[in-house]
Amino acid sequence: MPNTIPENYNGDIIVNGKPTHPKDFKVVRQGPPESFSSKLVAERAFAKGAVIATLEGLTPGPKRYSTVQISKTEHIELNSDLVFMNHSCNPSTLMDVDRMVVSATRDLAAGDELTFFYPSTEWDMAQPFSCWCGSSKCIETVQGAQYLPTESLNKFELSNHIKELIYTRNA
Ligand SMILES: C[S@@+](CC[C@H](N)C(=O)[O-])C[C@H]1O[C@@H](n2cnc3c(N)ncnc32)[C@H](O)[C@@H]1O
Repeated sequence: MPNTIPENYNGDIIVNGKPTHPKDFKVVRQGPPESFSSKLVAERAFAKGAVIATLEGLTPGPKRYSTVQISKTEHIELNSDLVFMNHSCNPSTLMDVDRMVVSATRDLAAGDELTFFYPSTEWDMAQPFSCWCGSSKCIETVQGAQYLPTESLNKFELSNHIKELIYTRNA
């Protein structure tokens, strides 16, 4: 699946050039912005379960490549360097929209990439893509939880609204 530039891409993912969480993580820019190959990297160690960031300063969607789904109907812009968190099928963080925090799924060291499992929050994504993570449990096409079988989703920690949507789908 081609990793295309969304029609409304205008470079605004480059937040404002100033790190938003300088002691905790940093953006590592790679390639041109339209290649979407930049990433977020820890600046220090985090113990498993530790809160890496609180979700604050959020603004409502509409749904697009940079938003996170926080309920069955709501999508928010993160408005911070957290927007550079890539998806992984072996994620280093949990995007916990029920507690409104990002937490570590395992012990992390400075330099580790911060990633989350996008279908843990997204039901039907605006910009699907082919996953580059290479994990043994890689789902390969990332387009939202709606497109994944329940047995695949059950391998991951999921937000409450995704659990509810799966329940409704399977009823
Ligand atoms: C919110 S952006 C994340 C930051 C992005 N890497 C950048 O440089 O702007 C989400 C986009 O990053 C890319 N991306 C994130 N995780 C990926 C993955 N595991 N495999 C392939 N592309 C990924 C996709 O293009 C996706 O639409």
